[in-house]
Amino acid sequence: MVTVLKLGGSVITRKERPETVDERTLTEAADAVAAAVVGPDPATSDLVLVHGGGSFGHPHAKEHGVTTAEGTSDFRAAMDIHGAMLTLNEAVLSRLHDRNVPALPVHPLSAAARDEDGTLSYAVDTVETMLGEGFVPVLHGDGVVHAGEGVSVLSGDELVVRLAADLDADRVGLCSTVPGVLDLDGAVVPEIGAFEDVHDYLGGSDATDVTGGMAGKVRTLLETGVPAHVFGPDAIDEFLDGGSPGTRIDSR
Ligand SMILES: Nc1ncnc2c1ncn2[C@@H]1O[C@H](COP(=O)(O)OP(=O)(O)OP(=O)(O)O)[C@@H](O)[C@H]1O
Ligand SMILES: C=C(C)CCOP(=O)(O)O
Repeated sequence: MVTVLKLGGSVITRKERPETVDERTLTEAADAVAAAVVGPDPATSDLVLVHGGGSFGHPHAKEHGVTTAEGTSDFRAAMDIHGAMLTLNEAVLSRLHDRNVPALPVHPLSAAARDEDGTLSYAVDTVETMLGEGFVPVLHGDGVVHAGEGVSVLSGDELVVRLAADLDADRVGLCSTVPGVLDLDGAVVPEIGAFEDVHDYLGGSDATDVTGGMAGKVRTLLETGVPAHVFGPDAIDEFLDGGSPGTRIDSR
């Protein structure tokens, strides 16, 4: 059973401070992952992790005017964005390794591409083989080579839906700062089937974010038809244990 879990960049970093990890939430997330995958009878067998950019990738992408659609031909700009994501990825990996999670990195800048229509291809064989060998692949939002654009931004959310489709994932979870998609009264919406139902109260992100915040997340999930749960950091263990926390998004 394949599970894809995204740790939102807003969760594991401190959005008000450039390139700063949120030690408390990253530690709690690593604890929850370790509890689910380490030991003789793990609750989750084939786990793929993806993490977002938070205060690492997004400010650099913004500074260089790079989005998911508009790229840069400047290798220094591309390396600024990628370098920040590598630093964050190292921080995530080290917390997982400290807890004996057999995590291995997959860096999308070196393993993915977009064609002129924006369609993404990436080295899914690498991820599949890692799973087959008992590792936990850890991917992340990154720069991506993009035909006609140079290097554009690849959101972790986009990676999640592609991984879910290509690996035929049984469970998909996106952990963000909020306990789910919230309505105008701040209550968690239990289920979303169509963007029109929620677009009045869906916004971007409170943080610097070039990939669309919650609105971008929900749109991507609905457009690709991948059923998923959106929940907060307190619910990672519940999700990895097979529960259905937060908002369920399913357009099928
Ligand atoms: N209706 C809504 N319900 C919940 N969150 C919302 C809503 N509208 C806007 N948001 C914002 O969307 C944010 C979540 O999107 P964001 O892209 O920041 O998440 P993330 O995946 O954790 O971060 P990153 O993109 O860095 O990986 C919330 O923190 C909140 O500020
Ligand atoms: C900004 C960069 C480089 C990554 C964005 O990934 P996301 O935070 O998952 O949207």
